[in-house]
Amino acid sequence: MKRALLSVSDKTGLVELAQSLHELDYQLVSTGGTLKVLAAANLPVTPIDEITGFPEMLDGRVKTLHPNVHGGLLARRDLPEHMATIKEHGIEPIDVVVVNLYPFKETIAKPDVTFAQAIEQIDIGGPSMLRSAAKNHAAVLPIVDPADYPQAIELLKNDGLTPAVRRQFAAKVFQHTAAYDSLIANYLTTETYPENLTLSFTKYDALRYGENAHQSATAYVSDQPENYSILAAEVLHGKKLSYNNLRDADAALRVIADFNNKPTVVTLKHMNPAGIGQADTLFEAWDKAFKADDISIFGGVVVLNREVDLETAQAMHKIFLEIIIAPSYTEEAFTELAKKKNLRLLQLPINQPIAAKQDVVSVLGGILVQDRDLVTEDLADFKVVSEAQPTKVQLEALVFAQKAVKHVKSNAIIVAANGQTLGVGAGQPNRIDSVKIAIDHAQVKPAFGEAVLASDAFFPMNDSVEYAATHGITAIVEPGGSIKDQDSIDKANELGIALVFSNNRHFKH
Ligand SMILES: NC(=O)c1ncn([C@@H]2O[C@H](COP(=O)(O)O)[C@@H](O)[C@H]2O)c1NC=O
Repeated sequence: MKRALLSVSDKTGLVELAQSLHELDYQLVSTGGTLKVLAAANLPVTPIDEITGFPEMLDGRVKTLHPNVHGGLLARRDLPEHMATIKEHGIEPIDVVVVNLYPFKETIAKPDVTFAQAIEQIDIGGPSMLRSAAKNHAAVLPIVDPADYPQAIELLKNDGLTPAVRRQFAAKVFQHTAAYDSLIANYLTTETYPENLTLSFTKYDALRYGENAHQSATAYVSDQPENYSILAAEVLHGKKLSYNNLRDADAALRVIADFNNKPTVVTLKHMNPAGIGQADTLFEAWDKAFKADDISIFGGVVVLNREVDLETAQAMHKIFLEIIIAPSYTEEAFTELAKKKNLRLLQLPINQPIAAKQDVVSVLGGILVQDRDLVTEDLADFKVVSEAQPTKVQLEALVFAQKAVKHVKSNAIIVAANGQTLGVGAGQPNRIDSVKIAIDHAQVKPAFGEAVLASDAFFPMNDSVEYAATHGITAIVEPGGSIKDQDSIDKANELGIALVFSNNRHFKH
């Protein structure tokens, strides 16, 4: 008689599966909790103790770890010596293994979990059986996911288990146990950069395509998920997010996280903020962000850190946007925005800190891992290095510009005034070009008279200070640290503008 061993933590679909196996003439063998469920459904089931000749022991730490189980799983059916050996020892082959594991991921996600509780949720017997069955997948079918039960039964019924199909089931087992072990390793380790970096992710969504239509792509969510993440946002309305949408929306979330002290709106295109507005009301903040660059925002992402009201929704409705992200929407605001079929409306609590974890980027043949840039400067970090002292208003604008410039691709320059970005110079290989672009865009804005400028990194020469001072900028903040800092300070003094050092560089590539 063929035998199926069932030992599952997640009992979803278990009875239906076992019923089908029973109808297909499999002898059912089970461990304690699984057996109880099957017996309650009046299915004939053999306790694992009868196979091993041992009781389940050590609080369930040892139940199935026995040669009578693993011999039955690992014996090669095509090798007469293997079959003779198991026969000699009274071991019966096992043909199907249905196992899912102790819920380690769910356990460590609980805020009050103790270390001891987590350790007890490390499954040993389950992965061992799965691995044995998957190694011997030529003869044994391992089933690890309740979602696969119907397909497995169909295949068993219709003789559909070709070598390729069996291999797929085996691959799934090793993906599953590898991810499971990776979580355990990450839970236990205190190292940020261990010798072997094992990260595990679960498919979030198959994307229509990648950055371009000829590139395929899929999004994965970390098995140690973060609350403040675009992948945690609720999609209330609109079509699926694309690869570029996800990246832009992620960038937008990172920007607004630095502006939570007041109602703020960030508009974003191609990973750079197009406009940032801060004010006493959300509508005013939107108005500032929109007017910061009312051209680039078309087809962009908007993130707001307060509930969206009708007035703001009506203003946003007038233009073509791809995505809006907000902590909530009033009913009227949602109705207004949802009139557009394709516009994505996402909901996510915005006033949350970014987790102090590492970001990963890929290079050909590897990845680079680094701490996130969670440093934001405030007035206390600033050192005035020029003779001219910035006014209180200028200092506030410098802090705002400094926070914004951190999120712009290097070489990055922001021109800003009164809680509004006026010009963004992004991603130029030459810093002075970014200065020129930012000022050029800013000059046409009404608030330009009070404009200040921030740079993500030091000025290697005094040309940027000279250009800024002679084109209407009233104060500058930059990290300092160049061997030619004094040239920039001298130029600021010569031209009578305030220069402040922030001491932190914010390259963003
Ligand atoms: N210790 C063992 O020999 C062992 N064998 C199977 N398990 C796990 O026990 C669970 C099922 O237990 P139960 O049938 O008692 O509800 C499954 O998640 C299975 O992976 C084991 N538990 C932990 O390692």
